Amino acid sequence: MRLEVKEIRKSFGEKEVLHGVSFQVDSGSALGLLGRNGAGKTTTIRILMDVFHADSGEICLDGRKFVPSKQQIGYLPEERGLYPKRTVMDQMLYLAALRGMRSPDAKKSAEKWLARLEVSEYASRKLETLSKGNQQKVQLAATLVCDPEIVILDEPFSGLDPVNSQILKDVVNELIAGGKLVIFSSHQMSYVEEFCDNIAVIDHGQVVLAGELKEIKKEYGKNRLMLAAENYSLEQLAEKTEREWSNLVSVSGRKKEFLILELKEGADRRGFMEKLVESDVTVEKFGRYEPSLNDIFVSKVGEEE
Ligand SMILES: Nc1ncnc2c1ncn2[C@@H]1O[C@H](COP(=O)(O)OP(=O)(O)OP(=O)(O)O)[C@@H](O)[C@H]1O
Repeated sequence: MRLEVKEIRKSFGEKEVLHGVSFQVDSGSALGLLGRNGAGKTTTIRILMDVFHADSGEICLDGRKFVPSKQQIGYLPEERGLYPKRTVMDQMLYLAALRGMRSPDAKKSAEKWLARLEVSEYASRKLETLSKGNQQKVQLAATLVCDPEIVILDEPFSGLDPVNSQILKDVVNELIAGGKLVIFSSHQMSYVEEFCDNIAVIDHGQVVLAGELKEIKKEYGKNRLMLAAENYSLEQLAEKTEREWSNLVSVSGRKKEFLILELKEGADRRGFMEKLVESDVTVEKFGRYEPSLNDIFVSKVGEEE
């Protein structure tokens, strides 16, 4: 299946908050929907789920108009929506019934997902008596109980400790490997990097960067190098670089253990390497710098207006 979001526009009152958002996702892959607070991610997801109507644009599934009520969709909203006073199993069964599952299948599926997320022992407890992290895992089990083909997760890792995060990571990877179409919205870039092949970065209601993460990283890393020396501190090395090699490179950033340099137009890695070898610098680290998603995100949408 291919889900395509095309040129979605949405205003609240006078204010247009989505100015033509487009992206696409295929079954068996996850799209990371990224953006700063207020960028428009949740609004986009709500339009996908028919909570709001778009003012214009369209959403298609395999080329036809996408109607969420006709698909099995697992949606984990940002604001969690289970009933605190009801038992865990009760609401799993209730949600499964709402999605049209027959009772024996619903029970089997509820038990499977509670076990997979390691919360079976709370099945007969009221939700409100569980810790925040366990409530979150129940919420995720409820999202998946109907065995959805499309899974939309809005900040699914919030409130989870590292062990539970790992369980959730494994579950998301299993969903992708099982051919599900996953849309994943998060501020936690390391998770996005782990399982999203594609990303769409929304900024002020517009997609400012989209595509295959591998390619985006390659493009961003193309002219960037890392450099560290045994006999110069990073500060000294940065000064030396600016003083002696400013025709070839500029210092574009700094990590804990190395400088990030950017090759200037017309300069190449080999030429810079020759200069380094001729100098008194004892090189400790030198090579192509592969940016993290966090670097890319900050450089793309980090500047304030
Ligand atoms: N129901 C609404 N009425 C009016 N404005 C709204 C409504 N919902 C969202 N907005 C506005 O739309 C813009 C986008 O909000 P949205 O919640 O989609 O951002 P987001 O990217 O999900 O942010 P966050 O990362 O903080 O969750 C914001 O300026 C917000 O104030």
